[in-house]
Amino acid sequence: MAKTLPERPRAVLVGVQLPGVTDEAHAADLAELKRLVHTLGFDAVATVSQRRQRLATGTVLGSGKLKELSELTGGSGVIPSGAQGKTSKAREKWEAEADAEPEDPDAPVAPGDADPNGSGAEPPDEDDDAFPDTDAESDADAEATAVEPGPRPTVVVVDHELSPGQLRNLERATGVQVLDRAGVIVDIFHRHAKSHEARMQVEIARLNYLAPRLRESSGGSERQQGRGSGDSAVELDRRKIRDRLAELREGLAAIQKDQDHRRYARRDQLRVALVGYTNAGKSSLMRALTGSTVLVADQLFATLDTTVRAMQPETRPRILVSDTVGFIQKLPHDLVASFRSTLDEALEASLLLYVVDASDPTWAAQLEVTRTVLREIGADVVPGKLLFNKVDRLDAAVQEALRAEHPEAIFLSAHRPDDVAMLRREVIAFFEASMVEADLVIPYARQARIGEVYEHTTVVSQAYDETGSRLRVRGLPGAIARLTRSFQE
Ligand SMILES: Nc1nc2c(ncn2[C@@H]2O[C@H](COP(=O)(O)OP(=O)(O)OP(=O)(O)O)[C@@H](O)[C@H]2O)c(=O)[nH]1
Ligand SMILES: [Mg+2]
Repeated sequence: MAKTLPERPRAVLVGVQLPGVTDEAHAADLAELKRLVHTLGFDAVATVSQRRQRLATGTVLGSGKLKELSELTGGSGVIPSGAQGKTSKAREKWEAEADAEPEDPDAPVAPGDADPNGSGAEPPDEDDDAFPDTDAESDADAEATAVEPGPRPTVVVVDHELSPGQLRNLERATGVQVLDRAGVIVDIFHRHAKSHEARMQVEIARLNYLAPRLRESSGGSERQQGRGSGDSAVELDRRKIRDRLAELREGLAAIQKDQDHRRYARRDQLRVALVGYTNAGKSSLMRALTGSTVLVADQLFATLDTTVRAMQPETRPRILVSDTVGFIQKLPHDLVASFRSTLDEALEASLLLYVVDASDPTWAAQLEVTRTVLREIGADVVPGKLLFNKVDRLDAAVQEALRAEHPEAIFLSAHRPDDVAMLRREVIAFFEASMVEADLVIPYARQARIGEVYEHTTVVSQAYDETGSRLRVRGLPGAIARLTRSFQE
C-alpha cells in the first residue's frame, strides 16, 4: 500500500543493547521505535544493532558498526578531523552549558545514560579499544543489518538520548540527518498537539530540546539562520529562545490558572480517569463510555489533551470521565514535566482506570511505565482498577491464563458494547460503594438552589415540613458535607 503513496523518507534505526537488557526487551524497544518513526511519516527500512557495555562516548556505536551504518546512508563512516577544529570558544561554552545545567528548570533534555559528563564529545571516541570484546560482539550480529530494497535511507534514528556532540558526530559520519528517540517523540507531540495549551507545552519541550542542538547546518538538519556569523547567530537564537520560553511560560500559567478554577468547580463531582500506555485504547473507551468523539487512531500519542465528559447515559449524580495523554518508556524528561498539568486530572480523580493493551506482548512493561510515572506525581494513592483491553485479539487460552493471574482485573474490548456496559456498571458500583446516605434540609428560602443537590447526589426521597424540604440523599461524604454547610449558612 505504501508503494502507491508519495515517497516516505527512509530511515535506519540504531539501537545499542546495553548490559541487563534482554534480547526480548531490546527487540521490543526497537519495534516501538519503528512505530514511533512510522507515526512521524518515515519508513524504517533497516536496523543497525550492537551489544555494548555502554554507548560509545562520541558516536554511540563502535567504529566497525559506524562504518556499516554509514555504508547504508552513503556517508564516510568517519568524523572528518578538520570539522572538529572549527569550534570556537563561544560555541564550546554554549554547548557545555547546554549539556550541563541541572539546576535550571529550563535546562535542555539531560543526556540520560549516555555521556554522563556531557562534554559534547567533540573528539572521536577512543573507547572502542577500551572494550576489545565489542568488535567480536558486533561481528556476531553483523548479519542482522538487512535493508529493504530501494533508495538510500536519508535519516538515522537512534533509540537513545544523544548528547548534542554525539548527534553531530553521527551526522558527520553518516552524512544524513540524525534524530534520537527524544527528538522523534518531541516531533510527534509537536504534530499532534491541538489545543492552545498542549501546543504551548510542546513548544516549550521542543525549544528545550532544540536549543543545545542549534548549530550551523550539517547533514540536512534544519537551521533557521542560514550562513553568516556563526556563533553570534547561535547566540542570537539562544536569546530568542529564552525570550520565547519566558513568554510561553507566562501564557501557560494563565491558562492553568483558568483550569484550576474549572477543576475546583468540579471538585464535588464523581470523577474517573483513563490512564495508560500510548495506544492502549484509552480514547476508544472514552468514546464508548461517554459517546464523545475524541480521536481514536492506531498511532502513538494520538491524544495530547485531556478531555472530560460525562458518562452516558447520564447517571445521578453524573460521573465524569477523563481521557489523558499516554505514556511511553524513555519519555523525555521535559515532556513529562510539560504534561504534568494534564496529569493533574488523574490526581484528582477518585478512580483510575489503568488501561492495558492485553494483546501487546510487552503489556507488563508498559503497565510498569504507567505506574512509575503516576507514582512520581503522587497519583498512586488514588484507587485504581486494572483494565485488560483488546481481549478480542487474544486467543482463549491466553485470556484464561491472564484471568487466572489477575482475578481482580476487568477484561474487555472497547469495541464490544456489552463489555463497555459491564465497565460502566463497575464504575458505578465503585462510586456506590463509597457513597453514604444522609438527610439534607433545604429551607424554603433556598429552594431555588435545590438543583445543586440533584447535581451532586442521588435523591432517595423527599418530604416537606414547616422548615423546608427534607431530602434523603446518597452521595460522596465530601459532597454531602459541603451541601449541608452551604444550606445552613
Ligand atoms: N482490536 C481492538 N482494537 C482496539 C481496542 N481498543 C482500541 N483499539 C484500537 O487501538 C488503537 C489505539 O486506540 P486509542 O483509543 O486511540 O488508544 P489511546 O490509548 O487513546 O492512544 P493514545 O491517545 O495514542 O495514547 C486504535 O486503532 C483502536 O481502534 C480493542 O478493544 N480491540
Ligand atoms: Mg488517545
